[in-house]
Amino acid sequence: MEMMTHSSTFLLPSIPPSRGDGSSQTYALVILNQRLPFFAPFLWNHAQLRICADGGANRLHDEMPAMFPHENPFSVRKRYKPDVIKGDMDSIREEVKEFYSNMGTEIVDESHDQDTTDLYKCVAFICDWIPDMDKSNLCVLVTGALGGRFDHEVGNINALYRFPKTRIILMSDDCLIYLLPKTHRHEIIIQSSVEGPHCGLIPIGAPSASTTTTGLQWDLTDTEMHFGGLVSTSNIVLAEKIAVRSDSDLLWTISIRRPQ
Ligand SMILES: Nc1ncnc2c1ncn2[C@@H]1O[C@H](COP(=O)(O)OP(=O)(O)OP(=O)(O)O)[C@@H](O)[C@H]1O
Ligand SMILES: Cc1ncc(C[n+]2csc(CCO)c2C)c(N)n1
Repeated sequence: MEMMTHSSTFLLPSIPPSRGDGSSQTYALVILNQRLPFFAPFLWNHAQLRICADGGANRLHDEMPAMFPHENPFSVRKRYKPDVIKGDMDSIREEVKEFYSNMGTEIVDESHDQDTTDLYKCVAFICDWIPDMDKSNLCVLVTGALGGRFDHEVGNINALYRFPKTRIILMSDDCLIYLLPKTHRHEIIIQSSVEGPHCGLIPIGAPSASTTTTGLQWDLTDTEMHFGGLVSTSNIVLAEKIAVRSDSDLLWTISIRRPQ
């Protein structure tokens, strides 16, 4: 079984070459309609494509200038101009749409589609945009995906399952989550300056008859997990590398550290 390596180097201001996962990732950033995390500028700098999902554009417009209080708000907005705004356009303010449209942002109105979420629409756009040969290196970073309305959170988690072959990382200010597909063994390299120690392994889509880990305070050894029985929450990372192998897709979650 092939190994998949994961590393949250996108949370760092720049990637230290010796700590990266050895592959060159292509990052795309999706900004959802919740408060921007404090590390949003780092994500922005790592990304090659930046998309706001509908009302996410209001957040970028309103909140990014506050992250650079000594700069002119207009200059900040010009520097952080999204490539695309996509969604059903019922939350973006008219003035914000006009502002970015005048600066050259592509506006994609999909108000006719009321069956898929704005995040789904954005990930579908990214998958179409990226050349096939680069798809294996694609990693979609999503801000504002957790916390807030539970129906939205579940819709956001469902996007991980709708695009099971695409690396998608859902983030809030406090934690990140992603899918560990059962088709691979997983090695998670912990960036301990910016993440941990709290973590979880959650069999959300289906029960797991057997999961084995190393590197956690409460490791699993050929352990069964299901809702109604054991799911691994409030676990702690002990090692710099965590290994996970399971017969089911699992959600990995880890806390994000606030700067001191
Ligand atoms: N409170 C929230 N919690 C989690 N995710 C959110 C929340 N609010 C928005 N989002 C995410 O941001 C995206 C864009 O937000 P926006 O408010 O534009 O969505 P919407 O489709 O208009 O929502 P609504 O269901 O209120 O009509 C949503 O599709 C969702 O993925
Ligand atoms: C069974 C079912 N439940 C809910 C919706 C509503 N819905 C799901 S995604 C979406 C777009 C949100 O931007 C909306 C309105 C639906 N269509 N079908």
